Amino acid sequence: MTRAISQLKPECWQLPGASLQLWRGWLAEPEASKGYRQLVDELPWQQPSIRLFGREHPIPRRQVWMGDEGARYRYSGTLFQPDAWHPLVANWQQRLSTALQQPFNSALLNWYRSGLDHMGWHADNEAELGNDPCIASLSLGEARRFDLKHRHHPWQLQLNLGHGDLLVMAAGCQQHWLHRIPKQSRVSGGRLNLTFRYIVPAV
Ligand SMILES: O=C(O)CCC(=O)C(=O)O
Ligand SMILES: [Fe+2]
Repeated sequence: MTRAISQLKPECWQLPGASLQLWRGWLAEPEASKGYRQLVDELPWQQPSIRLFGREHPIPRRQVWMGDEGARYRYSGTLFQPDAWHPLVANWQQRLSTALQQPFNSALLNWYRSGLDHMGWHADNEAELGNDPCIASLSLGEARRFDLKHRHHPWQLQLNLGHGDLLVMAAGCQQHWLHRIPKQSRVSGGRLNLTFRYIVPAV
């Protein structure tokens, strides 16, 4: 069962140029643990490569992208089509869209098999996400550090995202700040993160 968002007080941050909200334990047990197990076992996890400074590098984690059929986007001339919704993820997507009053039509899932899997500094500011996207991020499994830093000032924030926590990266986050999941070599357990997004359909 998800507790109604209105019944839980989020932790809120008003950062310079960005706002963040964090609902600890948004997804309760046993749904959170069952969901983690099921998605790790059932999804067609992939390790695509990304091009950095002219060289191909496999991403240091596993990934699946899913969403509505219309949520495709064009990148370097190729049209990317999301996988169909897994029923569990579709259910969370609907609950999140209703609770946050945001029309999410896709989700990027990242599976960090241990603390060695990670994600470097970036912002989710691709054109297909529109002007100032609101991204809802649900974490399952082992807690991991989530770092934020301002693009132009020496301001940083570190959060710990645990099992069932929901982080909403709202206005300004992608424009003015970067975020990452750093390596934590002492973490041995796995973690799943789902970022719910709205993709402006490609024409
Ligand atoms: O794993 C996380 O908490 C962050 C994921 C993320 O930044 C992304 O999918 O763009
Ligand atoms: Fe991101």
